Amino acid sequence: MFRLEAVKKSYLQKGRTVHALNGVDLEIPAGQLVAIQGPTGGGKSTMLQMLGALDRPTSGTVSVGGKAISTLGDGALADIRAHDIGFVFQHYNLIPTLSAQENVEMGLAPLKLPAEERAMRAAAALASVGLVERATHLPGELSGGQQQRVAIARALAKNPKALLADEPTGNLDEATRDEIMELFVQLWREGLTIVMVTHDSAVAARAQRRLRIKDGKITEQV
Ligand SMILES: Nc1ncnc2c1ncn2[C@@H]1O[C@H](COP(=O)(O)OP(=O)(O)OP(=O)(O)O)[C@@H](O)[C@H]1O
Repeated sequence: MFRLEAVKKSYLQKGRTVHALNGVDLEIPAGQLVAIQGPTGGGKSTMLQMLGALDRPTSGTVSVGGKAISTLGDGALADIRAHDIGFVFQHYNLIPTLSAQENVEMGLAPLKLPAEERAMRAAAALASVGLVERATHLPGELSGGQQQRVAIARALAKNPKALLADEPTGNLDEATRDEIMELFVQLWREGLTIVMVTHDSAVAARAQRRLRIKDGKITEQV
């Protein structure tokens, strides 16, 4: 699903070059549930940007679903993000004035589906995260855990090949965190590839595989 070879990503910060990723080799086959941990500034977000075809490496190769992203134009990268990758964020990133159903449908907008199919797929995605009865609710009328479920439904509605999650439980209490993690484990058992960045060791402990990124270098945690 993901292959990184000798990947470097550098940024210029006040005239100084920062190596956010500094020679990363990594393979994540389809069907894995991977947690990425590491200190602040270590390169975790940069890594998710590479996996999510949000940015290109400075050098080295990143392949997403067999496509080398350095060789693709912006339109092709947008296509990969629209079709193949679901994104989940710490702060849910829902639109407050839209219902749960409408928020999930928004995630399908780039696919340009007929309205009826969009509505059906959004309803099915909400059902798959246990929120059938909340479809007409606004985000402000839902708990944090329910809002994160809506965000997960939005990511799932397009039937992505992989889900990328940046601190998906960072805003939740422990009980809700465990529920959301249980949902990720269930989705993984159904065959979805999931890569999540987390500061929470209890969350990482549930993953199939744990990676650590520090100073732009990756190590496997046993
Ligand atoms: N767009 C950017 N421009 C300049 N420097 C950047 C940019 N994005 C990241 N960096 C730098 O790259 C390094 C890695 O950042 P990154 O956000 O990937 O770390 P992180 O592990 O996700 O940190 P955190 O846990 O705080 O989110 C840091 O030194 C950061 O300041």
